[in-house]
Amino acid sequence: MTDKAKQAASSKGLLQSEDLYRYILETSVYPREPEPLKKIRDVTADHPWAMMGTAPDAGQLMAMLLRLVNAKKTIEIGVFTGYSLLLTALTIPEDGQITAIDVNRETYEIGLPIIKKAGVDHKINFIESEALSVLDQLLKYSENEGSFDYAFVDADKDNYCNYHERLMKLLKVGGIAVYDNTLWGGTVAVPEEQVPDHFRGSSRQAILDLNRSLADDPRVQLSHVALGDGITICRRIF
Ligand SMILES: C[S@@+](CC[C@H](N)C(=O)[O-])C[C@H]1O[C@@H](n2cnc3c(N)ncnc32)[C@H](O)[C@@H]1O
Repeated sequence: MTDKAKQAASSKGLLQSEDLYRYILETSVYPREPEPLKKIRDVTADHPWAMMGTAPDAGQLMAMLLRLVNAKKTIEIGVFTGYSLLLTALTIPEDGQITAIDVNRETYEIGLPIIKKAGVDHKINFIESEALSVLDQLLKYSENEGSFDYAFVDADKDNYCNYHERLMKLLKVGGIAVYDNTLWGGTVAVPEEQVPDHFRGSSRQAILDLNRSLADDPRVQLSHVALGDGITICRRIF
């Protein structure tokens, strides 16, 4: 792994100590990270938005969740260069299917050669589009309702609550939705006037709204985890 990739990964955590985060990565995450995922991190490291890639420690938990629910049919909202997408494709079975949605095909194509070399591109249906309209389109066909095992949401925060409503119909009971960035750099717990400028705005407010509404949602079992930039795991229970 290049120094830049290491630096991008090490600065993602919310732990108080960078050394502790590095310890977790170097002890438990990097030694077990599949080679193609390391490559995606490396080719992404020079990208100006490299920080958007899913944190590898969060990815490791997501791979476990995918296995725990035997996920076969999944949705990926927000692909970027494809770290979490490739992780999902490597984890689900040979005949698994991922509906992967992003408004930007160019960034998907940065990781695509690595995805192809890993031999898992046949599991991916990439759709270049706003995600909300794709979910609405899926819901027009009744066979899609309750048919997905897993969804990972890592795109425009303003729509997270809208995505959640659609996913509660698309996921089967027992299926899992994972939302990324739900601690918003730790600023969810900081008074508005003390929040650094680059963390302010509608995205932070949308995360605060989402966190409140998920906590109140009786349809899901919930776990809010301080990994990466914060991830929230919702298991649909009815
Ligand atoms: C944080 S990145 C995703 C990172 C990715 N999960 C990974 O592991 O590398 C967010 C992505 O969401 C996409 N995006 C933003 N708004 C979107 C929307 N309304 N619909 C679909 N994709 C969107 C962006 O183009 C960007 O690639």
